[in-house]
Amino acid sequence: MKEPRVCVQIDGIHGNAYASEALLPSAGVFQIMCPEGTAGGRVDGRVLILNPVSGSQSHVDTVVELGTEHDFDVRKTEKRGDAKRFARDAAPDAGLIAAGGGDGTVNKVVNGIAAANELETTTVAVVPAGTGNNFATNIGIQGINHAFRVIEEGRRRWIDLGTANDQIFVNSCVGGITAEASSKTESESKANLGVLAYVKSMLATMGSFDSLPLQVETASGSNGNRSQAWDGRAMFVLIGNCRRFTGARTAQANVEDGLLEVTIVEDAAAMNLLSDAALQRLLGRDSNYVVRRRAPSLVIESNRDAITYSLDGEILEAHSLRLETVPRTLQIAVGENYQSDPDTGIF
Ligand SMILES: Nc1ncnc2c1ncn2[C@@H]1O[C@H](COP(=O)(O)OP(=O)(O)OP(=O)(O)O)[C@@H](O)[C@H]1O
Repeated sequence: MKEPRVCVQIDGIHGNAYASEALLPSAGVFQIMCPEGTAGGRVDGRVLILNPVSGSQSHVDTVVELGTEHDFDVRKTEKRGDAKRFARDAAPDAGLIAAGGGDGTVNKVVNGIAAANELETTTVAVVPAGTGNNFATNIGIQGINHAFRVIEEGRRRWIDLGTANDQIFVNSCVGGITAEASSKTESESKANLGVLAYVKSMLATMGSFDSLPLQVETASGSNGNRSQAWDGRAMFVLIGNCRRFTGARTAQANVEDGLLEVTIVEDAAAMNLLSDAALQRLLGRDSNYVVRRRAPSLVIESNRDAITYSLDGEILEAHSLRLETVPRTLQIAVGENYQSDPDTGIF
């Protein structure tokens, strides 16, 4: 719950402010304006930040209607950048902020709350209205109607966040898949193949892929893993916070263990990767081309040009990338089937 707030009038200007001693000496006329019973102002305000252009865009009316019914102040984004700004501005007053959109919208909302320094006091809910909705699936949210049931009745869990240089990611960070491939990937393919859809569209666009000369150093962790270095040419490097990279479209990782799932796909230029089956084998357990690690932090250095990374679908260019987990930092509404450890079935 947010700190108690009071509404004040200072020399005729009305507004909300924390009651602080620093404010009082310069306050001039100081008058409590709160009506009875609302001494906390919008202590537990609900804001829904809705991306109207995510996914098939057919969700807008339903989300606005349900959001309003469930007492959300619904704010539709109008351009890129709005989701983060809206979340940053709303976080000081809102106890619950819902992100209506895909993984990219969740990313922006969480980055906005972090920019306002309000992660500790703001719960996040996800109303899945994107294309892949991979993060929503991983936390047990099955659709728009289900999301609102979870908001009212569901459990809250504190989950880890990932950081890549100074930016937060919630679900995953993928390197080596270019911005061009991201924008050319069709929604249908993305919904069926997940991250492999980007691989496919990139191979189709370029015919081949110039692999990345990389050094990856993973730190030792509380899981007993030692610090390890990898040096070579990679097709992709995939870092999951809430996501594991397998041949399956979605695979939830433990997002409460303070560890990142690192998957390096080694240069496999000789393979014919254009069929879906070949792509799925590429990330399968028996693949010869995959190096897997689990670590609380890692550093990826390019031995050549800057690399294009996708943080939950949002693009970041970096020559050197430091990734870390911030354990149990975000409180999130999860579905009834969500299990923190998908391998042991622990709830
Ligand atoms: N009104 C808007 N106009 C244009 N772009 C927007 C608008 N609102 C948000 N965006 C952009 O949309 C992107 C987020 O899309 P999002 O990831 O939510 O959907 P998606 O790609 O369909 O779903 P998923 O990531 O689950 O596959 C962000 O880059 C954000 O800046």
